[in-house]
Amino acid sequence: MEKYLERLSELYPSIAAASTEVINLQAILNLPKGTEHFLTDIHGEYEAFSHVLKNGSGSVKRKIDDVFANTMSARDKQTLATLIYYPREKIERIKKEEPNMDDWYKIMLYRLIEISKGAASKYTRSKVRKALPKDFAYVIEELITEKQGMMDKESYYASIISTIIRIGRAEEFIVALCELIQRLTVDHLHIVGDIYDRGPGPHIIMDKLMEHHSIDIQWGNHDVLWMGAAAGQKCCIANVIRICARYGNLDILEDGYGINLLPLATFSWKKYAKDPCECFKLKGQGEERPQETELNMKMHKAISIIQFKVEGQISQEYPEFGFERRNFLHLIDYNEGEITIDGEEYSLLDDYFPTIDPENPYALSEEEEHIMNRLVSAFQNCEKLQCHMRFLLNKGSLFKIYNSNLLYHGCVPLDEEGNFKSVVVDGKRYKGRALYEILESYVRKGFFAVDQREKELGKNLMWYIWQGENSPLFAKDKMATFERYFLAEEELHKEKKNPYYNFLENEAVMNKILTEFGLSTERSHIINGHIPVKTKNGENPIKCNGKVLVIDGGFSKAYQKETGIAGYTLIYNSYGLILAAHEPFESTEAAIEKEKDIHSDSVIVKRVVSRKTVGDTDVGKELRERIEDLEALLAAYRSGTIIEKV
Ligand SMILES: O=P(O)(O)OC[C@H]1O[C@](O)(COP(=O)(O)O)[C@@H](O)[C@@H]1O
Ligand SMILES: [Mn+2]
Repeated sequence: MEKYLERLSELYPSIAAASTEVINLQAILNLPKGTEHFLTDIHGEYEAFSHVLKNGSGSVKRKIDDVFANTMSARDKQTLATLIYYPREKIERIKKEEPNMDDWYKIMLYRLIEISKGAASKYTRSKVRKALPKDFAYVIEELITEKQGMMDKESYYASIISTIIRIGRAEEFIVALCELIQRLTVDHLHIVGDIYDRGPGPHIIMDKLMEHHSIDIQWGNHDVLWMGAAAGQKCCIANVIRICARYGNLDILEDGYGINLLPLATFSWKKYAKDPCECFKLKGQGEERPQETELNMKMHKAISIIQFKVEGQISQEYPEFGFERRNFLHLIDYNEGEITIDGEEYSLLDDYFPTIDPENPYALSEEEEHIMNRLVSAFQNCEKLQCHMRFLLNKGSLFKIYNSNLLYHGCVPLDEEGNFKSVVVDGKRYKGRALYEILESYVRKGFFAVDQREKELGKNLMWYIWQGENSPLFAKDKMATFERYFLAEEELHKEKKNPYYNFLENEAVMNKILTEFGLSTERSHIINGHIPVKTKNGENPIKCNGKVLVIDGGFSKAYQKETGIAGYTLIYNSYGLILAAHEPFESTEAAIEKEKDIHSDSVIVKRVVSRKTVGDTDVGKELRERIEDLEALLAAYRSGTIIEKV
């Protein structure tokens, strides 16, 4: 301890310095807790994502209401909100209609300063200072801090504002204030999984997330799929490409990441030349560009067949994954176009397999092998993809405990009785928290292990996490990809959810999970995504009296007709937990031009009795420890065990 205090005394070399720090930290403990924002299942929908991020799921609007209450019309509040979300775009449009821009600038600057004051009041000066844009830091600080006892405050502010307008900096200043407000309304962002797949812009979302000031990510099954692909795991690569092809999003790979798909394109164009590939239609797209769509469908089929082959091969290497029962190619009667599953015969919807050798159905043809090898090296050597994956590894994990809440994407695997289900990983059984921890350690090993066996297992476990029966992220008994492409029988398409989902209303089971993760059964919540909440069928995301929140973001357009809404997001501010249900997002264009915000109904899940402070959070706990250390240092100075350094 004395050694530690000696070290500390280098930072706080005197009684005065240590005391000041204690007082400062104590003050921070009493500030209101910062706002946390939870988003899940974004699935590549970058426009809707970016809008929800800008409006903080209604937090910006709440700020405007708090500050202006009844003194401003609803219309003006909406314009102000739109300006805060899209400052540059909004100003450009206003300029076309507004005859007196200087006047407009003045009004907006006053309004924005008021909102900034409100937003900054929750934070310490030093934190606000760190968030200020470099160019305007000094002036903004002057304008948003109350000057006690100053004479003629109004004319002081007025002169600053008119100078800003006179020297032509109003626009930039407005943009800076709007960004500051956005930055201050949400203190911390949680992404509860599934950034990737289905939508057109996961790479754009990743770029945005990398700029965020404070973020954590709980990996979703789709994110781990991409991580496995980036690590060079073949089944993951084939799945990633298949899903991009299925949604008409191959340009994510080609333009977004610069991965060359030409070998796959020419191969499929040639191999499936006359095949209409009817079973490989694209999801959720019109046929605007027939030729491109035709090529896309052929690539979709070609990569699907490659996927079933490589999955068949690797499933045999790892029988403990339980994937062998998911292999179908050896069950096909290639002459009759039929397949026998569990003693039943079914006819295939598509029986044209020019690349499959019935004697050896899981072997890749020479060309397929060549394509796959090139893809492996393209994924592994793509700098941008590796950089995005590195970010996922650094900011992400399989689960997270934050301010006493438990966050994960899918489930904690349970058996039919509600007990933790154990899973064999590398010869040993794991369940509950230990299962999460071992799987996460192997994801990291898949990237960083030096031991080749461990590294290989790590990569292959990412494929397991994607679709394994007891994967906490997948949480279903099987992924019926083959059946859904090739068989008409709906009952074969069914994927059964893990029993976890039957226990969401069972307090004893949910408490058991919280206890397993070392959390209080009274104060904590479980927050998970992954399963779309079918609001239109009367389903409710609030489970177990508010202890569990299933907030699949529902950003994915393809799923909105099933759920009836565009999903949920969650806000946890100093007053409690607020769940926002969003209607579909039209477009960024409409958001700016028609000032159309996503309409969101907010439900208060939990209102705290007294406003929560930083002292009630994880950061508060750290600060109290710091205070204790500093007080020990003060005692040491006073008793002479440590001598002041000044
Ligand atoms: O909607 P699609 O593209 O057919 O994908 C369906 C597949 O996606 C999954 O639902 C997994 O994705 P989610 O994690 O988004 O649920 C599989 O269970 C299913 O087979
Ligand atoms: Mn998911």
